[in-house]
Amino acid sequence: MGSGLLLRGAAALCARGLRAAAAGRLCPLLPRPPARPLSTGGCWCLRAAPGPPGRGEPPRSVGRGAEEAVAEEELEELLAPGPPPGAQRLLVVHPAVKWGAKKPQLTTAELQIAEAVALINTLHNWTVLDKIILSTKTPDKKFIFGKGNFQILTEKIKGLPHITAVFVNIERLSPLTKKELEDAWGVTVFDRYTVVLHIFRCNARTKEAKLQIALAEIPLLRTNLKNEMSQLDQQRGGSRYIMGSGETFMEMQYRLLKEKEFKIRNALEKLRRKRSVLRTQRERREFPVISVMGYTNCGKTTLIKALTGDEGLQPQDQLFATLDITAHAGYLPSHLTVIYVDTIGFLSELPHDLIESFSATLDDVAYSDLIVHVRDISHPETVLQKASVLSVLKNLNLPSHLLDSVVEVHNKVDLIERYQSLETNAIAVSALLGYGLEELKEEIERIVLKTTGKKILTIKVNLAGPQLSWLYKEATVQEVDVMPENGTANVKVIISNSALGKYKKLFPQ
Ligand SMILES: Nc1nc2c(ncn2[C@@H]2O[C@H](COP(=O)(O)OP(=O)(O)OP(=O)(O)O)[C@@H](O)[C@H]2O)c(=O)[nH]1
Ligand SMILES: [Mg+2]
Repeated sequence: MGSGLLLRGAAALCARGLRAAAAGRLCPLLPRPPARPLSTGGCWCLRAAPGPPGRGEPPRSVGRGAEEAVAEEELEELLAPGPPPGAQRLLVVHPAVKWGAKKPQLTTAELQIAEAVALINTLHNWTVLDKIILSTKTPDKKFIFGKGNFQILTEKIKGLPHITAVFVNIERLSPLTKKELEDAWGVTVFDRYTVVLHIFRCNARTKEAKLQIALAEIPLLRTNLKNEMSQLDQQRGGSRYIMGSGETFMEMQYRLLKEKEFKIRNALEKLRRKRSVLRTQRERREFPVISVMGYTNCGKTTLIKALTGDEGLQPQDQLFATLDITAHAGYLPSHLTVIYVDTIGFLSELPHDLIESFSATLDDVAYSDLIVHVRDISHPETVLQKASVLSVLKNLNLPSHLLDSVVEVHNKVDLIERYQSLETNAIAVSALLGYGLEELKEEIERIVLKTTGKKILTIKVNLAGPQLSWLYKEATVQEVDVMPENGTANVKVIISNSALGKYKKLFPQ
C-alpha cells in the first residue's frame, strides 16, 4: 500500500536549566536575557500556568490541560481489551507475492518478514519461535495461500506445539478468514492491524494517544459485530426485539457502537481544540517550529536529543517508541531558539482505518516552519521507507512551501564505512555520535530565516534607554558590542519583520 502512519500525543514540558542567551561579547552589566528552558515537551496544549510566560521564552509548560476532556475511568471503558495479557509465542508467516501487480517494489520478502519479527519483538513477553515465507498468488483469498502451501503451513504449525499464535504478515484479515484459520490451526491468528494496534495500546501514554487507538478500534469492532450478528441471525437471535425497547438486539449493538464512536470523536475534538491554543501562542511568540518526521526507528528522538541536549528524551531500539508528540527547545548557530517537535514514526502497509484515526494529529505539522525528514540510511529498506514517508506527507495537504523546503537527513552514517550521499541536498549525520550536527543546524537556520522572514541586523542602541531590554524580549540578541565612550552599543539581532516595525515605531531614530 505504501502508506505510512504518524501520530503524536503529549508529555509534560519542563524547564531544565538556564543558558546564556547571547554568546560573544555580552557585557555583564547589561540587562540579562530571559532564562530559556533547555527542553520543552508536551502536546500542543497549554497547562494552566501561573501567568503567561514572557515573550522571548519558549512555552514553559504544555501537556496536562487538555487531559480533562475525558475521565480516566471513562477512557478505560472506551478502549477495547487487546489480546489477552501474558506471554505469546508466535510463528510469523509472510505471504510473499512474487508475480503480478501486487508484487511489492523496493523490498524483498526477507526484509518484510524481518520487519514483522521486529514488530513482535517490540512487545514485552511476545517472542517469535519460528518464521516462514510462503509464496501466494492470491493473498486476498480466504485461505491466503494455495492448497499446497496451506498444507505445508498447517503441517508446520502442527510441528510447533508450543506456539500460542500465528502472525500472518498482511494488512488485515477479514473476520471470516481469521476464524477459519483459527479453527484450522487451533491457535490465535493476528494480522498487522491487530499487532500494530496492540503496540500502540502498550506504548500510549497520553489520553489523546489512547483515544486515537480507541477510534482506530471502531472499524474492527464494527466488522466483528457484523460477523457476530450474522451468526446470531442464523440462530434467529439478532433480529428479535428487546422487550419494551422498540429496537432489536442487533440495532441496539450498532447504536451502542455509534455512541461510543461519537464519544471518542467528541473527546478528541475537545483535546484538539485545546491544543490549538498553543498553536496560537506559538505563532504569537514567533518561535520557529521544526517537525522532525520519518520512518519508525530511524532516529528522530536521538536526533532531537543531540540537537537540544535534552537528557529527558529516551530513544529506544524499538518500533513506535514515540507515540506522543513532544516539543523541545534548541538553539541554532545564531542563538535563535527553535522548537523541535518529535513525532510518531511511519510504517509501510498499514490499513487505512488505522492511518485515518491518527492522521488528524498531523494537523499541527502544517503549522510548522520546517519539516526535517530523518532517514535511517543504514537500513536495507531505506529507499522504500523514504517513499512511504513522502507518500504520507503528500497526502497531508501541507502548504507547498513546507513540502518544497523539507530538509532530508541521512542518519546513522556511522554504520556505513565512508558514507557518501548520492542525494546532493541531504545532510549526512550520526545523531548517536554527533557527526554533522553543526552543518544540519546551519541548514535549518538558513531555511528558517528564509521561511519566517526573520532578518539578522545590527542595531545601534542608546544604553541609557529601554531599547536593549526590549530587543532581548522581542527578538534574539546575538551580540552586544558596547562602546563605553558614548554610552551606546551595536546589537546584532535576529528579528521578525513585525517586531522590527514595532521597534521603529517605539524608538524612532
Ligand atoms: N548507530 C546509530 N544508531 C542510531 C543513530 N541514531 C539513532 N540510533 C539508534 O536507533 C534506535 C532508534 O532510535 P530512536 O531515536 O528511538 O528512533 P525514532 O525514530 O525516534 O523511533 P520511533 O519513535 O520508534 O519511531 C536507537 O537504538 C538509537 O540508539 C545513529 O546515528 N547511529
Ligand atoms: Mg522516537
